[in-house]
Amino acid sequence: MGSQAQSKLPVIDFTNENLKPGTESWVSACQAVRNALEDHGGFLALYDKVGSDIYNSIYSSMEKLFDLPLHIKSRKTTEKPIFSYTGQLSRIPLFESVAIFNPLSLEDCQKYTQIMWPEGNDYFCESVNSYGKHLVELDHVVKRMIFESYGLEKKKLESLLESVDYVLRGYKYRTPKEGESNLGVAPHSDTAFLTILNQKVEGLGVKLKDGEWFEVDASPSLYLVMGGDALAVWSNDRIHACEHRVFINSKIDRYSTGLLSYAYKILEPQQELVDEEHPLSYKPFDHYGYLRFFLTEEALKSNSRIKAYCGI
Ligand SMILES: O=C(O)CCC(=O)C(=O)O
Ligand SMILES: [Fe+2]
Repeated sequence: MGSQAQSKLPVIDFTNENLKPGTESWVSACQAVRNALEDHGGFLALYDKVGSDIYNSIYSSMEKLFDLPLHIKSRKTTEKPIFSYTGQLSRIPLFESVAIFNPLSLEDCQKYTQIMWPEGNDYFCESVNSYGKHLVELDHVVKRMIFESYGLEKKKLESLLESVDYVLRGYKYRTPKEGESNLGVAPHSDTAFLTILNQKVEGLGVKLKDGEWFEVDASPSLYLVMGGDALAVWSNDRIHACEHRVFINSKIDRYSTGLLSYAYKILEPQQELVDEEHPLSYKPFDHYGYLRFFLTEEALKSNSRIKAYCGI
């Protein structure tokens, strides 16, 4: 992985302490974020705030969580749709995923931990809470940059930031058995507003605008930021949801983590992003309604689930 100039998927540097709103480097990063999202639906963020202690502790915590017996890790942890354990799926047998709702809140992390380890597990709880906070910090910067790059009012950004739920997901992929496919997750885009992914072991690929697949490097300071269906609605299709996939090529189990955001208030395409060239493409959007719709027969038989749900 090289600099932005060498990588086909733009790499945007968030490690510079001087990257502050109003500075020249901020304005150019805003433009780079917008261009990358409009071109590819995503970009790579160089982000070094997660120190090695938190990085190692989140992945060792995730390993312990996935090591729990299936009947424990699949316990119900929230009433919200889709934020539960997923795994043992016949079409992608290598894949398992867990979801911790609202990792920013120590109380919610404790609630989750208590369900998995009734005897307590402070190490897990603190790792998830600290890692979640760092990823939310990056998420806020990126969202702010998106709003500024389109010249939208700060009030609108604040209102969005106040109306999203965060979910921290952990993913585990076992290595394939002999004769088994090495597909981890088939090409798809996420239903979230924004997804921020890190991988401990490589395997993640992103579809670029020219249709070529770009393989993402595994690094503690490299985070793939991707737009999901909700960002496509919000941006009135200026930004498309980023297509990505996972293949397991390693000889060891693959672990990755992701922070995903979901709006709990109705989200509408920004009127500033509607013009002759970009006519209004979506009706007001209920994100949780969409998550419930997503696995219905009607959704599955459509070409585009987001268009079937709220397209104009
Ligand atoms: O494991 C990864 O890196 C990505 C997983 C993913 O894209 C998903 O489950 O939606
Ligand atoms: Fe995904």
